[in-house]
Amino acid sequence: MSVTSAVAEARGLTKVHGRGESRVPAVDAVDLEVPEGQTLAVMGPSGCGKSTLLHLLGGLERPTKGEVWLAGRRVDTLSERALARLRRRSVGFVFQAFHLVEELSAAENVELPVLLAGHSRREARRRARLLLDRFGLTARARHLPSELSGGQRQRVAVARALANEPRLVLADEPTGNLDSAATLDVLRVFEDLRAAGQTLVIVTHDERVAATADRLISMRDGMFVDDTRLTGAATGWLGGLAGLEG
Ligand SMILES: Nc1ncnc2c1ncn2[C@@H]1O[C@H](COP(=O)(O)OP(=O)(O)OP(=O)(O)O)[C@@H](O)[C@H]1O
Repeated sequence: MSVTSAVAEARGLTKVHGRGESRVPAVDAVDLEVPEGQTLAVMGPSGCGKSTLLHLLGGLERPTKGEVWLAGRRVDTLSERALARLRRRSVGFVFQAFHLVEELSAAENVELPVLLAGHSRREARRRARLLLDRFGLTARARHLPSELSGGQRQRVAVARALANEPRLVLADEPTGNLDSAATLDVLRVFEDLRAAGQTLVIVTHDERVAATADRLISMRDGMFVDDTRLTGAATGWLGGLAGLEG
């Protein structure tokens, strides 16, 4: 059992990439608790270990040392099969480069994880319809990713990440490939998630994105060098959005 009721938890989490001469300590003995409903932004210079941290929390990579807990279950000791199952049901991933299936329509991209989790086609369609509607994409449901703008693609990717109602959403530079207008669209989506109490960890280089979170962790050389609670409307989602509109 997990020590706390945090949605995501890490204890002494360490990841070393490579061996010998090419050994790179990417994440260095970090402790973290992400409580239910928290929006956490992680910032830091390129190569400081942000993406590795996200991959470890979501069970995409295994730690060299330390523990990862997700929704009360220890993740790092699970078999590949059990881990894949847990990822599918409990974690939603959003990537900078969208990673949509190019041959499938927007709706089919959202339906896919629902089908893979063993639900009926009817249920998959129902969820896709609701999520695309929630993010203003109903008119784009039959479009292929190549027929969508960057902001629309990322909104489809967020809808897909939510399709199995995950306890945790992990976003790696979700606005990194977007211009200001599209960034604003995607931030509105994250505002919606936050208002709905979705637990969320966002890695970002964009201070405007980070300013919209409840909490900001700064990383350097694989370690946390600052952990700040952001408070008040000025640093909340509306403050972040106002900054974007100029
Ligand atoms: N598969 C890998 N094999 C070897 N080294 C790796 C691997 N993945 C990451 N690294 C190294 O680990 C360190 C942390 O990488 P990571 O991608 O986590 O950093 P980051 O903070 O997300 O960087 P960026 O902001 O540029 O995306 C870097 O030095 C990187 O080169």
